[in-house]
Amino acid sequence: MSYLALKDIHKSYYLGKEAFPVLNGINIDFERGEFVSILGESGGGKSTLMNIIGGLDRQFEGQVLLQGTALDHHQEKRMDRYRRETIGYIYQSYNLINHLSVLDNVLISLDMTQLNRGEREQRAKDLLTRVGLSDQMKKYPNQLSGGQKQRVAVARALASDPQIIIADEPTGALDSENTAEVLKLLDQIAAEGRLVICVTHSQAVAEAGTRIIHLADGRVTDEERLRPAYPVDQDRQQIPARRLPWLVPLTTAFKHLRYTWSWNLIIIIGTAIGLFAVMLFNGLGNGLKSYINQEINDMVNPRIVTVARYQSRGKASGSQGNRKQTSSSSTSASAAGGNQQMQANAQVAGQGNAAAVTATAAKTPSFSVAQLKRLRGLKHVQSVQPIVSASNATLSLDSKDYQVSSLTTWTAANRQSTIKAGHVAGKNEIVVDKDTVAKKWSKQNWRDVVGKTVTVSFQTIDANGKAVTVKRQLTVAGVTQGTNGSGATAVSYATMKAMRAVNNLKTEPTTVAVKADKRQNNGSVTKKINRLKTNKQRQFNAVSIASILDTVNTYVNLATTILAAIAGISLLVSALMIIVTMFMSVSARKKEIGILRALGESRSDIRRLFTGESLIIGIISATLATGIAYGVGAVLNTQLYKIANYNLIAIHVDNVVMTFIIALIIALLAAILPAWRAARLNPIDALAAD
Ligand SMILES: Nc1ncnc2c1ncn2[C@@H]1O[C@H](COP(=O)(O)OP(=O)(O)OP(=O)(O)O)[C@@H](O)[C@H]1O
Repeated sequence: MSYLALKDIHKSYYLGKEAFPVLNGINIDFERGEFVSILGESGGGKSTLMNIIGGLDRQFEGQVLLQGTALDHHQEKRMDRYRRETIGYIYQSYNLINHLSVLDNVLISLDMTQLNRGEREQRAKDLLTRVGLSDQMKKYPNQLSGGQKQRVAVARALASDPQIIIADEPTGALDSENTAEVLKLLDQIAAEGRLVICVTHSQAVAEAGTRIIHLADGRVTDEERLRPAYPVDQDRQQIPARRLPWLVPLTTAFKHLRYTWSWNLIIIIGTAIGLFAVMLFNGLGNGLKSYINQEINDMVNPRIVTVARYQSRGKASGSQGNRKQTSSSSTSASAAGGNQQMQANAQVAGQGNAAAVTATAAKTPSFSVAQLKRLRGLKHVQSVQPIVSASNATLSLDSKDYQVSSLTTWTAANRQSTIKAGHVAGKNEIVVDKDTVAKKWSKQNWRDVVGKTVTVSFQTIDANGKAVTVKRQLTVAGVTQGTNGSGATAVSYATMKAMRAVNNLKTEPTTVAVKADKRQNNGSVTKKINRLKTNKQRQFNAVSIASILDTVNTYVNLATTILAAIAGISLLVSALMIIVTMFMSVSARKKEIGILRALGESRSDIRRLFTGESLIIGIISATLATGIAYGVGAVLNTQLYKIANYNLIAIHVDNVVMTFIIALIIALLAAILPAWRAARLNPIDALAAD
């Protein structure tokens, strides 16, 4: 049983339906240790026969038997393995991969062996040294002479330790000196116990072999044995082969990108611009959201739910909110305004600030002790603080009067952060607004107002509807200022109660600040309060700034998403650019695809090569986009900070992650068609490409 046997091989090429027979029943037996020259005229079908032996051509009749077993050329994966394990190719036109160094050209074949990384590199270097190229390993193929190129091809063919070397006109492009050297190498390879099949139309070259087979008209016409075959060491262990690890095509793809970086850079920049725009808009959305949230949260505590008594429509004009009293009107404790929580809530809730007349205000229903207790008893309620306010209070300080639109009681709704000097008002103390009081008192030394004694007075009406002036001396405990400018002028609830008690005025709150235990429970507390009923009558009207904030956030999110989506359209262009690049890459690299298939790479390896290249473009683009976005964001922030006092571009890690995901999806989608086309290429056609 011969090592390799060709049995009755027939092959025709077809032009339309017309058949052009090339091989007409070839029968040859080959043994290892032989250097067989197949001699024939140009066009005689020698390359066709080599492609059949090499497992690249499946359209033929007859059988190829390896150690007595017929190869099934239709089992693609088996044939890939056969080429990987058994065949080494040497071509007339060298067929080296131009974007890989000499060393990498040899390593590409070694990657399909089970040697470890160090062993693979060592073997590649040993083989290159053996063919006399120890000092050329870092060069690229186009930096070599023809003879040197062919010696690289010989080293590559030997790399995976194949038993059969197919040399198709290996000396066709070489001068006599290089021809002699290559033939010597082939003879040495046969002497190692391998089978060398060398195709040539030169009698001189053919005579270098141990046997010559003459081919004419698609038939074997003659056979000459020149020398005996070399002895074969049957115990010699072949280097075991393996499928190409998935990382290798990625590395090769990266090397190709690096080799053609100037062209790919344009694609990368184009893609990065689209990704950058999406990222920047998302960052702007984040910045705007947190800016709005901060602004509102600075003004009001988001855990506070402001509650007034519920009045059906048509009754008193709003059971809550800041009622601006006319200056002449006396005020009542029921005018629940003045503090910022109430202002903000009333404004956002669209309740308006009805200029209520005293009489109306006086009728505003107040909270009973039982009602306050009911609110306190609700789940997730941490505290319930009544609010009492008076409109148009006068503060006399150092014989000068200062008008404040509202004197209110300090609750958890008021932000500690609004106190710019001093502290929260305790017993018989007051905090005053910076702009309307402290700064008017002293523009420069407004902080010194803390500790001063101030006479506070305001008008209200008693239970009989009689006007009463409430007046008391208090000590200034602190100065307040909100983010929107005005701060609260406020006393503690106990102080307010004591002030009113002097005039025998009852203190009944018309508004209360309910504090939820957690920010996220704010919504449910608000709902619960609004659902409370007595005798089927709704009791309270609760408004939460948190739920309003949530709505604002939803709108900002929506706007940002739309902007990002518009920017995202440019990504379609990027995707098209990558598709075009990949198709061009496939066209330009047809020969490489053929070489890799001949070396034993499978269709999926080829697919991975091009998908990998596209993914690398995506990753580099996303990295570049991230860099640009952070850079441009930083520059824009320095400008925007001057306007809003806030960094309005806030690119978060999840935006970066999302950008990378988008880039990878685009790259993957863009790679599908070109990679599929590359994988479907017929290896013989691919090898024949220019
Ligand atoms: N894909 C193809 N389609 C049609 N005809 C083909 C194709 N490939 C080769 N042929 C023809 O088949 C014949 C044999 O070609 P082949 O390349 O096998 O010859 P060869 O002996 O290797 O020639 P050379 O020594 O010039 O390389 C030629 O006439 C060629 O024109």
